Amino acid sequence: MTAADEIPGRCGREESTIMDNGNSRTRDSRKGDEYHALLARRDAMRLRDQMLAPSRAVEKTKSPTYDAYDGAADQELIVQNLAAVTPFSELIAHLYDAMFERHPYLRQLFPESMEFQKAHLERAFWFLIEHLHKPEEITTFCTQLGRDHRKLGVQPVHFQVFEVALSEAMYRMSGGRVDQEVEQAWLRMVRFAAAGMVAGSKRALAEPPAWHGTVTSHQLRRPDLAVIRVRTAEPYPYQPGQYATIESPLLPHTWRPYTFATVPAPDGELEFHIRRTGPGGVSDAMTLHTRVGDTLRLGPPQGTATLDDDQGRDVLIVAGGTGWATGRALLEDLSQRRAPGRRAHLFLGARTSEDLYDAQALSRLENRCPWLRVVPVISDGPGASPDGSVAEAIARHGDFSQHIAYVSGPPAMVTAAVWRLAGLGLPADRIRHDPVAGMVPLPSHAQRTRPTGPAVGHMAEGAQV
Ligand SMILES: NC(=O)C1=CN([C@@H]2O[C@H](COP(=O)(O)OP(=O)(O)OC[C@H]3O[C@@H](n4cnc5c(N)ncnc54)[C@H](O)[C@@H]3O)[C@@H](O)[C@H]2O)C=CC1
Repeated sequence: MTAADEIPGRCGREESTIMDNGNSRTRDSRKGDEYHALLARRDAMRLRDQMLAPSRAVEKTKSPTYDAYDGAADQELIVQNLAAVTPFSELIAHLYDAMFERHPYLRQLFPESMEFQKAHLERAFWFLIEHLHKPEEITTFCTQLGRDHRKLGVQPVHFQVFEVALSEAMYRMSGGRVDQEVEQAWLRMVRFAAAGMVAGSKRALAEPPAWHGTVTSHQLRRPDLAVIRVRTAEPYPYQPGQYATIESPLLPHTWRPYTFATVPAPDGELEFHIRRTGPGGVSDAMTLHTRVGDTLRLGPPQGTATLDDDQGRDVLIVAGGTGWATGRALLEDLSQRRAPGRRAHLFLGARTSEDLYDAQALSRLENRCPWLRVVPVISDGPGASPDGSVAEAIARHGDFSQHIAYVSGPPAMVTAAVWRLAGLGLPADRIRHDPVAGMVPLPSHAQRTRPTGPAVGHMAEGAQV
């Protein structure tokens, strides 16, 4: 339920004609008929499920509304009865099995490998359960998710398919031992999330579900790292610090997040920095198998780690590897909106000096911005920094306790830097960072990550191969 890819159906017409670089994946009309038949049967389906499995009947109530939903009560029920439905990996495997058994044609609408989807759904379940007593947070997250899911053609009927499959999965996993009350609590939770997604989808009707883009420039700056520029057919508004999910035609239905590496440009071009994380994934397709003229699709902009509420403070940017994309966009933005006297520090981590792949843009920024101090931190090989790691370098180079910090890069570097900054006196609500799955939150747990919600984002790149 979290990242775009794991909601039950992606049956949008636009996705039914994706071309696969020479491998036409046009779907036959029979599959389209099946889809429309599914839409037409949406109400009948629920009735049928109740008739076929009366003991596990899906409660026929309206989706809970924000005010009416007693999430805390459902949270208690769910938490007290986790044993029968955990590990979630098993529950989720049953869920997709049940879904594809009932609706085999849905399988082809998902990426070949389901691992990524399953991992995201697991994180989403935990996120929902952990935040059920704060429904407003779930609503915020799901509203954005619903906006994003428009690119997949998700329709309300798909949430019902998902619900039925969840119900079936709980039954299979527990051997029918899940208490009816507990099952209903789960379904209410999922329905509440779905209501937020439907609202988010409706709210976004004025924008396209996805933007079509053409690659205008593709530079391999390292053997495994490309800087790619894309022009969208329709204007693509975003804020520096945000990111977009991208789908390559080489891997239909597989979307991965990449940060915009510049401020919005007058010519409307977008720039992304992508390092190949392994064979066969989106990063592989984008770095080694994408050429100028190729088309891509982009989801709507996401993320809240922008300069919008930076409180006018001095800025500390900590970036590692292609996390530099985030740092660069934020610094460019700062240079455009900077108030006199305001200063910025950049700690830029790279494994080797050759891995400082965007040196020209960096020196342009340095020349233009006398208020910017740059500390490159090379970790390996000749020229390695005496500071050792990025986190150590921060500790040695001054007092940043009054700054606002933005941290972006490999999960381990982000974790080390965030904890080091907290140790140096920077309060959690002034440390913005990429979400890191499994990272122990700072004490106040008030830091803003992007996106709001479970840890989905660039960290996931490593799992895409
Ligand atoms: N492409 C994009 O738009 C964005 C990517 N990211 C994330 O940034 C990361 C960049 O990865 P690469 O370029 O391959 O970085 P990399 O492996 O080249 O490392 C960059 C820096 O991080 C440090 N580092 C790496 N592993 C570390 C560890 N275990 N502990 C402490 N420090 C460590 C390195 O010493 C170096 O200073 C990826 O995880 C990606 O998901 C984040 C934001 C935007």
